[in-house]
Amino acid sequence: MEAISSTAGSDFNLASRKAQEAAWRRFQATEWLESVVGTLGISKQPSEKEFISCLRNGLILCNVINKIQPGSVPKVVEISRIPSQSLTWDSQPLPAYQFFENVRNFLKAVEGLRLPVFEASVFERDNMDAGSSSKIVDCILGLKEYNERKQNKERNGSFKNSLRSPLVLQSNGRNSSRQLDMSANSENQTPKQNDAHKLEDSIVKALADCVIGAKENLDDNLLSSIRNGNTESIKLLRKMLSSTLDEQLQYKSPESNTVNSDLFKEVSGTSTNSDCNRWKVFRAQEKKLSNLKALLSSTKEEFRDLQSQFQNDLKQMECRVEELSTAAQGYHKVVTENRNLYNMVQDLKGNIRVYCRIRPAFRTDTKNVIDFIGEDGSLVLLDPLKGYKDGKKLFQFNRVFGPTTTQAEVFADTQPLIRSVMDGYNVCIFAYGQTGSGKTHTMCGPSGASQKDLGINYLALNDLFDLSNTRKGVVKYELFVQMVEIYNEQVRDLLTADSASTNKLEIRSCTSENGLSLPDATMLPVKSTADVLNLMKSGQVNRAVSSTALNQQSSRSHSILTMHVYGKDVNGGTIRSCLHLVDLAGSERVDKSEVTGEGLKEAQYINKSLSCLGDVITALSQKNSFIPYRNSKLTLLLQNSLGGNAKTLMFAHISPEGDSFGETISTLKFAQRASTVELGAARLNKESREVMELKEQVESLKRQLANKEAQSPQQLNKLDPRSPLQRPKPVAMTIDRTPPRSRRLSIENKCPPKSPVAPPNSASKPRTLKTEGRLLKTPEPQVAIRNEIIISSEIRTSTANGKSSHIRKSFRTIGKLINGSEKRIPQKTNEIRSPTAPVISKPSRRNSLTGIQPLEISRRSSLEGVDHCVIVGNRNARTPPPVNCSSKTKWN
Ligand SMILES: Nc1ncnc2c1ncn2[C@@H]1O[C@H](COP(=O)(O)OP(=O)(O)OP(=O)(O)O)[C@@H](O)[C@H]1O
Repeated sequence: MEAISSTAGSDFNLASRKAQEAAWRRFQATEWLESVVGTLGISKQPSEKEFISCLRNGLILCNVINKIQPGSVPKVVEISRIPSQSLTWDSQPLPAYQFFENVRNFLKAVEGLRLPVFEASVFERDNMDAGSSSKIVDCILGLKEYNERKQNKERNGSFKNSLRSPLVLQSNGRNSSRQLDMSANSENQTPKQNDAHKLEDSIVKALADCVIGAKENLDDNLLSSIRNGNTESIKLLRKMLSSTLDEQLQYKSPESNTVNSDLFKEVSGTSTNSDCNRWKVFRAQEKKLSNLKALLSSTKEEFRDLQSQFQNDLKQMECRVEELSTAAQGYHKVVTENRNLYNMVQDLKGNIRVYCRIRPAFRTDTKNVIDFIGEDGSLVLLDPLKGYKDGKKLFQFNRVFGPTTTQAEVFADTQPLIRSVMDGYNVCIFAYGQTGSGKTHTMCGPSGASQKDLGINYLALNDLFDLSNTRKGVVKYELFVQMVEIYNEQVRDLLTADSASTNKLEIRSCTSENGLSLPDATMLPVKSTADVLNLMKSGQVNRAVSSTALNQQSSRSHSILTMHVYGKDVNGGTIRSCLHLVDLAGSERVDKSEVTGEGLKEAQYINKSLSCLGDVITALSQKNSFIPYRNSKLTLLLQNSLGGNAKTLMFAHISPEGDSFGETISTLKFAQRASTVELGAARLNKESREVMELKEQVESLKRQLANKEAQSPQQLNKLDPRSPLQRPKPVAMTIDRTPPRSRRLSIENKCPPKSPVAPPNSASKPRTLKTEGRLLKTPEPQVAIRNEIIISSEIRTSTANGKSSHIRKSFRTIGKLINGSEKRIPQKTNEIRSPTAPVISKPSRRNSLTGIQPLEISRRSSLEGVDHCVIVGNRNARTPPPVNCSSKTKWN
């Protein structure tokens, strides 16, 4: 609003100044006309209307021009003689034809003098509007100038042809204007200055008249005192005028500014050379300014175009970015899905997961061989002896941890795997790599570690405790720890104070009562992280460590920390699993490690066992039928983890230094090979309450049968037609006497028993407890249960003596229980087999996730022609412990 009002104000000022200027020029023209033809009968400062009306008949104009240039209008149309006084502006106009002739003749004459002319139509009343008199005034002032020049010429004999603006002319003509006695200091001034001042004063007075006439808002007293020739008032007005002119300079065009400035200078009489220069500079600047304004407006225009173009571009870009972000989101989604699917496939195939960890470089004198570490598990090494182009080697793992990765970050990636121990999976994590590459750092942490640098061993066990506490209400867990080392091909217990000579453990390749490969190793219960920490510390103290040229604290043995987990849920189900945390001794080149004597022997053992590990990995990756587990204690102990049903993770450790490049490459190749080993889906070692009960019943039945046999051999002899020599010999832990004939006893009594009479040659065939499988609905998708058991003739015999009815009843109950579970759990159709299908004796990893054992007959069970059979589960089956089996440690 303010801007608008200020613009309106300045416009108003401008119009007012223009009006003043026009009035001023009319005044000059009137004054001059009067000086030539005498009084016109109008006021000294006539209004526009008054001025035009006065000149409309053309008579004055013709007389004026005839006076200046006699004979210019030879025939002037005279009007009836009217006293000049009565020739007023508002007198009735003459008929048009009367004055038209005069005006036309006047204009012709003016044209002849090459002076500015005007249109005759301006005298028509209808056309009279603001500013219409300006051209007439110009013409009259032109005549005035012409006259002055003519007079000058006549006086000086020279005549300047140059025409100047009427406004300039008028100022020049001030010397010849009538004299007004208004100067106060005329005595001290030159006649020229006096003239100028007089003129000035007269102008000011005229202006004052003009302002009064125009009823400008000026003090009446001031104006009347000016009219009366008061010098002070004149000065005051002059000041006002000059400031007004200054103001005008800011608004007017350069042309009008020039006029005003000239006028002002001439009026003020202060024009000097410096003023002129300044004025020139000012004009130049003004010109520049106007150019700049034009430039600005064109630039604004361009800018507006660019802006709109930019906005269009921006919109298009927005659309494109949106499209791209949608595509990117889709891409990321697909990548994540792919990764998940890949992991799922890996899990299903049971591939050994391989993480690579690069330790920080400790030496600066060798080149760093790590070229690139990808988020997706890719790793590029650069051979320090080859160029950038040929020396690149790419490896792909499940994950690569760079030198700056912390222990916590490494653990975070391992945690889900470790946690699955508490769900019943066996897990094995082992650290492999060249000596000094950081295996012990990853597994145990640095010696004297602060809490944040603790290794996976500690973090894992700590996490298991946390988990067991969280699940307290649902599952009751018990945790036990074993810690052993393999030193120079001997397994030593690290949690015992026994001397080195007595401290030798035997590995049971066929897992013992509690599924322990090392049943003789000390197994201690742990209830808190502090317990674990103490045990680990004492274990570390007992571990064989010595200093080599490559590592000050080099592990000279493979250490295996095993956490056994036993859980019982509220429904009576059980979980049995174990977590192996293996810190292998580092492979080393003896020339580099500079070991001798005992150290050299240690290094040879280490390298040999690692080479055996390599052989096993190679055989597994090539899916060979024979896997050389027995070639070393290490592979024998890790058999189940490497080729069994555990979830296995390997940390391949490498050093970034260039001088270890050879070892680094061989470690990575080994790790790459390990990652191709498919173990099959890991198996859940979880048993439901029903299965537990079944197992218990089977156990008690077996015991009853055994007792029965022991109590009444005579009875059996009576019933058995064979001679004692023909009778089968007893078999340990199972049924030690086989009756002459076997009978197939269906648990559900669906199948009628076979002929009670045994075939004549039955005595020579294995016929003790014989199981024949038919896969029924499984309690879990991958579980196959044989629900038919052919009970040996001993049972039939027992039935015969009337005491086996209880046993039969029990078997029936077992059948019902199994069927009961069948109803709850969906059936896996592809595992349903014909009832007559033969028993598949090869244990399948997918047979049972719940740990339900398919009962099988070992082909090896019939030895020395003795009829006996051993109930064999699959590899990880929880077979009932032998009656006479003793062990140092027992599950509670
Ligand atoms: N990621 C790491 N960050 C910091 N220091 C590390 C890292 N990895 C290893 N180190 C340091 O490097 C040195 C050698 O590591 P470490 O003893 O764990 O190697 P190693 O592979 O177990 O050797 P060896 O097979 O001879 O026992 C130690 O001083 C260890 O603290």
